[in-house]
Amino acid sequence: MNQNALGTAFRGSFRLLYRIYRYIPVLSLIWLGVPLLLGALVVTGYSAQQRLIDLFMSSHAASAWADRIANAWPFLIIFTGTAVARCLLNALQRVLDTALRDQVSRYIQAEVHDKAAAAPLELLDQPEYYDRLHRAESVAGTDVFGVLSNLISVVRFLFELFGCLTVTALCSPLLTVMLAVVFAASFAIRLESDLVKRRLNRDLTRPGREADYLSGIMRKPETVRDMRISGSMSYLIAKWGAVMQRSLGLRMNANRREIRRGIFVSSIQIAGLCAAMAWMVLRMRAGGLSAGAFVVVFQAMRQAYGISGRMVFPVGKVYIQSAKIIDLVQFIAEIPAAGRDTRPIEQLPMKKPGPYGQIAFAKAAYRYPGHDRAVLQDIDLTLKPGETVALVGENGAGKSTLVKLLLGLYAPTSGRITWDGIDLQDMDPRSLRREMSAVFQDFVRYETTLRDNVGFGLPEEAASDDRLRAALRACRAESLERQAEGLDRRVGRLTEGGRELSGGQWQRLAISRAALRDAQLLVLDEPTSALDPQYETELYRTFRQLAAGRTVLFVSHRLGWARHADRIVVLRQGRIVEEGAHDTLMAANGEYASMFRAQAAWYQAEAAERIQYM
Ligand SMILES: Nc1ncnc2c1ncn2[C@@H]1O[C@H](COP(=O)(O)OP(=O)(O)OP(=O)(O)O)[C@@H](O)[C@H]1O
Repeated sequence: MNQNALGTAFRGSFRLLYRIYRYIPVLSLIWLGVPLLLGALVVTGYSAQQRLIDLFMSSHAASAWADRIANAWPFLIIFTGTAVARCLLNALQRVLDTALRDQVSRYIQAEVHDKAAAAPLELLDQPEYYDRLHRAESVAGTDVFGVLSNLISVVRFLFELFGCLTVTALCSPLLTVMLAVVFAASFAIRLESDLVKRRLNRDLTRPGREADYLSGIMRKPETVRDMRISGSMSYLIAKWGAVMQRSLGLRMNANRREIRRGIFVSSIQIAGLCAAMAWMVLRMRAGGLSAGAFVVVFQAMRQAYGISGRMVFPVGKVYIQSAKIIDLVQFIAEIPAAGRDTRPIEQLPMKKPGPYGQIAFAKAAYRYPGHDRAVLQDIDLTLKPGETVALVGENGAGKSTLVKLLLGLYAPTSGRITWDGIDLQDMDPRSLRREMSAVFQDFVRYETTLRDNVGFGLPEEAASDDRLRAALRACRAESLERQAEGLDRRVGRLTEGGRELSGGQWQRLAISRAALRDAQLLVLDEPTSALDPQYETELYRTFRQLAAGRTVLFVSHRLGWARHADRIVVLRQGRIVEEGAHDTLMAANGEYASMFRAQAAWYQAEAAERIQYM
């Protein structure tokens, strides 16, 4: 067994417990306190029992019975009280488990979402980060409470064991050492056996599936017919039999191994008990041990042996789930450092975007983390207030990356981007966000209501229905609203009664969302990819309205859109290679002109083809 992994798993689980303590301190303290009390009650119960036995077994005259009963009352009360308290605490533990199960899961999931929201966008773009997020979310959503319950069981068993060891120590330290050694050996052997069996079960999942598959197809009429013709049914049965035989053989081996180990564990435990009894009898004969002590030590030893068996399950579970716990704990612990601004409050960026709204890239460059090559280099670009700029270029030229820099989602690796002369990095991100509005090619479809789909564009304010409707109208999406449900109409198939929308309809909603914000800067990254040509023309008009009085940067492969922009910027391999109005660039006969002609020729050829077939 890998002890490092077990240690890491327990450390991870305790870190998780500490987080839970911070969320719900009182409940979690009670949850942790119950096992401790149960452990303490072991000592109290055995002590009272010992006193009672000694009281009634003492060799005083029979006339003293009345005195004995009078003296026994306090111990009887303690003994009974302990038993009742144990029952109540066990019940309380079950109630707390139920009460905490959902809360813990909710808190941990919220923390994972919180961390994911705070993570820099560069991280979210990396597949391995996304895998980590996915794993952390799945543990947080399903396994986390199971892991913690197992951990609590381990803690509880340890306290109980400690109680048993204390009882034996009160009688003889030598017996305690012997009990501890026998316990450790029994536990280690049983745990190893359990882990071997769990691993075998996991390894046998695949042969099990294969056997199920083979037996399944053997029952199908078409297989029977096919096999009769080819005469190969016996071959299929033999193949299924071989798979089953192999799994069975491995299971039998594991069972035999477990039984052998079980016999060995029982032998050392019985030997331990016999040695302890022999030693205690000798001491009783010498008058150094009372009958009560004999009985309770014997019982405490048997209880400790029982714990060595019962503790295997939760420890094995924590060990098996260790990788998941470590994933979750590391995700929660590491992401804030990367994603959150840990600077002291006085050093946090507080500046607000200026009202003029001139945005300038000065020698800005960007390289994705973990990559050698910069995808944007030497970008010098100024967006004047109210100007509409089209960003065009071949696939992979860096257009979307430039958009993300402009929106402050990525920070340039060198150079600066300023808003009215102030670096975007020095600005309060929330104030900056208020001045920016964007529609991306991979826009989000909120499968809830129309109200959410538009209203999420301005989450800071609860926009009025009139304003939401105006945004829908601006994007010609008002027909999506139905009289009966109005803006609360459900969209998407996830919600009951929801209607699935077409790609273009979802896109209109995404654009309405952007239209809701009264932002100085509007960024559109391929906003028309899912729209039909007729709606695209309509949208173009809408877009002109939306653009009025704002600075607009749009990315589009459709150069028909770009030609109407105040300025066109052509990117190639991360650099600006041309810049100017449509006519200027056409006259220059450079990259833009050749792209434009190629597209125009394509449309003309298509139109000619249509006419020919009409
Ligand atoms: N998350 C990422 N990690 C690493 N490299 C990336 C990442 N995203 C994009 N790139 C690379 O950066 C370069 C520019 O990509 P970008 O998406 O900005 O180009 P684009 O001009 O918008 O392309 P398209 O027209 O196809 O949308 C490409 O070479 C791309 O492979």
